[in-house]
Amino acid sequence: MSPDVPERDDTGRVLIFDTTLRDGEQSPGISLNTTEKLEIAHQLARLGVDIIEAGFPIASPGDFEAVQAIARQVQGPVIAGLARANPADIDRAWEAVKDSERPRIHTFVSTSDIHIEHQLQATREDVKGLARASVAQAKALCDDVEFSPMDATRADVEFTAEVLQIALDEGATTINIPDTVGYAMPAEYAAFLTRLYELVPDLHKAVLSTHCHDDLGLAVANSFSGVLAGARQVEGAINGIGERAGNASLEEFVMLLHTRGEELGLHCDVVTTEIARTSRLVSRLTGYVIQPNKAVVGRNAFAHESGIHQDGVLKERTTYEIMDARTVGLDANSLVLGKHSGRHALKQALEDLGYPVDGATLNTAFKRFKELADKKKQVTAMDLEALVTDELRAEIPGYGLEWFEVEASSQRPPHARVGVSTPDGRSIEGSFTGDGPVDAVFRAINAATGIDARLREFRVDAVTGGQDALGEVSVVVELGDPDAAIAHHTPGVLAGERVTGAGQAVATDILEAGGTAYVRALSAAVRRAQLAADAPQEDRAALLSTP
Ligand SMILES: CC(=O)SCCNC(=O)CCNC(=O)[C@H](O)C(C)(C)COP(=O)(O)OP(=O)(O)OC[C@H]1O[C@@H](n2cnc3c(N)ncnc32)[C@H](O)[C@@H]1OP(=O)(O)O
Ligand SMILES: CC(C)C(=O)C(=O)O
Repeated sequence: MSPDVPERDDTGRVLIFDTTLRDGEQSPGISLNTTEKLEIAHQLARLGVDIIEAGFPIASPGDFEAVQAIARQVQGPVIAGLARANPADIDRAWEAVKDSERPRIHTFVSTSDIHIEHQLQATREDVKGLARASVAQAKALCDDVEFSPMDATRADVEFTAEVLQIALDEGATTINIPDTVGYAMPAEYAAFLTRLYELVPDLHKAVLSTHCHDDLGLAVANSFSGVLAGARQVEGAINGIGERAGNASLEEFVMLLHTRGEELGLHCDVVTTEIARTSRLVSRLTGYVIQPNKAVVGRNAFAHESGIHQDGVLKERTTYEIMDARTVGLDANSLVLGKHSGRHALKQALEDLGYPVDGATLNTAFKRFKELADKKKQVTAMDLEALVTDELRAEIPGYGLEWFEVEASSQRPPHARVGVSTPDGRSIEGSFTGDGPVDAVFRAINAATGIDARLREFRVDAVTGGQDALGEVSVVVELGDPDAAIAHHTPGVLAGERVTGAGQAVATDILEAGGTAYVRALSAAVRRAQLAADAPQEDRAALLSTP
């Protein structure tokens, strides 16, 4: 560094520049209207990004209107508008952002020979002139000017340095080094920045920025490498959207800083607990679905399926987690039951459903669970309730079907009477008519128990063939009432909440199998409601809902 250049104070703070609404919107198939862009921009402000690149105002009247609306309405972050190195673009960008409390003009021109020769059909001298004129024009309008030498990583570093010196001389306050086509490798990108610092000491007066594309899956790695080389602004987009393979994923970069930055003296001011909400909003409004295994915000980012991992996480979360799901605004991690799960996770899942199991019972349940998991991709709470063995049910208080009678006739609706054992050991009776004999049995059970359960699913499968075929009935019931009219029948379920339960039973008589499955489902739902009643408010939803 030359002696007359004051070294910038380096607190290790990395500015987060969000380009979801500009480069992100350049993803094929994404077109956001002003209302949608405003909604995202407000959420980005809540997320605490430092700069929002709101659009490319010359691109269309709609883009101009959106950038202007964001500049006028979104407070907190700097609002930037992009402009090519020409007077019309810069004027239009200024017109759009000038009402912001903190406007920025971001102008760019390529320094790679490929671009200069083929796209701009110009010379290196022309590019120097464009850089000089555009930064000077922008600076006359706005204090905060960012300059980007497009396709820098494929450009001659000495020539790029010359152009940057011009931009700095004209007053650029941020110099951004785009890896426009995602070509660089991390060490190479860092070396490029280091070399620019050597060639252009004045760079220390400005903020150096990264803008990396993900064509080779290296966007976040390159951005981080750039920060290690001295960059203090990182550009990226939520969910990594953007031109072609996209930009550096902002949430990944932010969580990289959050998780590993401290040991390097690096941090940013993003409110990490807003990450999940921002990601969902961008996904919903752009229509770009997030892949399940996407780092930080994918459905599986904090889910564990394999037994060894689940066992570890149950004993101590940090055995297999470097981040806490709650830090990014998600619920705590989830243990997904599947064919790779083990006894520890199954035991925990059954306990969560109100079935404490151990020893031989756990082993029996585990055997049935593995058989089921071989057939199903994911075993849900419903499946678990259904596979709880008869032996186990005998040990856990619940309703039981003691007897039933059904009068069926073609002259009048079928009528059923049932005898039901209660969880506290009493015998109760009820009777009712129904649309069919199975429906009559179910309604008679409701009458006996005083619980107004609603049937949500009913399925009959033949287990064996022939005349004495065993029928397997699966039932799902729902309790609770959004109108609160019958909420008092389901202690633990508040107005507006619902709770479901599943049951299964096998018998040669479908009515018997149906009635038994129904009281089992009822018992499961009541048990869940009781668990919810004792649970802290934040855990209620998970206990009541059925995956
Ligand atoms: C790497 C990036 O992400 S850069 C940003 C890319 N984003 C976009 O392009 C989205 C918005 N773009 C648009 O809506 C249109 O391209 C517009 C309105 C900007 C321009 O449209 P048109 O005038 O019809 O030009 P078109 O897009 O076909 O071609 C681009 C022109 O800009 C020129 N150009 C490209 N980059 C620059 C630059 N940084 N500075 C000056 N001129 C440039 C090209 O050489 C070409 O000029 P030419 O018409 O003299 O050959
Ligand atoms: C305009 C610049 C920063 C850009 O988007 C790129 O080079 O990818």
